[in-house]
Amino acid sequence: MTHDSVRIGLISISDRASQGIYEDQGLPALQAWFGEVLANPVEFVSRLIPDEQALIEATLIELADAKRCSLILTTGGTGPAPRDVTPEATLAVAHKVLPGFGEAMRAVSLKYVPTAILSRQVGVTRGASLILNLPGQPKAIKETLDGVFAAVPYCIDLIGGPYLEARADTIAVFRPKSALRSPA
Ligand SMILES: Nc1ncnc2c1ncn2[C@@H]1O[C@H](COP(=O)(O)OP(=O)(O)OP(=O)(O)O)[C@@H](O)[C@H]1O
Ligand SMILES: Nc1nc2c(c(=O)[nH]1)N[C@H]1C(S)=C(S)[C@@H](COP(=O)(O)O)O[C@H]1N2
Repeated sequence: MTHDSVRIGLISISDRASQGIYEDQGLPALQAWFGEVLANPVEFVSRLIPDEQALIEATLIELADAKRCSLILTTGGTGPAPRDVTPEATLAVAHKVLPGFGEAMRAVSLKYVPTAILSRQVGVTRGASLILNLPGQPKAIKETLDGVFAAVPYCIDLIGGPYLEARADTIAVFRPKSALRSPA
C-alpha cells in the first residue's frame, strides 16, 4: 500500500541552543521520533530560533501558510519563566484551539515528572496545519508524543491533510471506523 507524503514543521525554541551555547537536541529528537513511528514519507522543515514572540509567530505562519506543513511541533518555551512565550505566540496565530492536547500532554507528562504541571503547552489549528507545543527538555518529546499521537492522524484528516499512518509495533493510531481508508 502506498502512503501519502507529509510535510512536518519542527521548531526548536531556545535562547541558548540558538546562540550555540549548547547543542540543540530538540530537532534531532523530533526527527528521530517521527522517523521511528511514521509510515508515511516525510519531508521536515526545521527551524532553530530564540524565545522571541514575534519571531515564533512569524515562523509558525511561514511553516503553516507558505510551507504548508500539515503538522508543526514546537519544543521549548512553554514554562512560566519571563522569556517562555511559545504558548502566547501559538495562540496568537491560531484559528482554532484544541484544549484536549494541552490537557492530555500535561496529564501524560505528570506520570514522568511532577513539574509537568508547569508547562502551558497548547494544541491549535491554523488552516490545514495542526500545531502542538512540546516542552523543551529533549526527553519530553518522546514522552508527550507517545501519549497523544494516537489522535493526531484523525485530526489531520479533519483539517484536510494527508492520511497519516504509524509503522507496525509503534503507536496504535485511532480513527472512527467510518474514517478508515481500506487497504489498497
Ligand atoms: N533545544 C534544546 N536542546 C538541548 N537541551 C535543551 C533544549 N531546550 C531545553 N533544553 C534543556 O532543557 C532544560 C529546560 O528547558 P527550558 O526550555 O526551560 O530551557 P531554558 O533554560 O529556558 O533554555 P534557553 O535559555 O536556552 O531558552 C534546559 O536547561 C536544557 O538543559
Ligand atoms: N513529559 C515531560 N513534560 C515536561 C517535562 C519533562 O521533563 N517531561 N519538564 C517540565 C518542566 S521542568 C517544565 S519547566 C515545563 C516547561 O518547560 P519548557 O519551558 O522547556 O517548555 O515542562 C514540563 N513538562
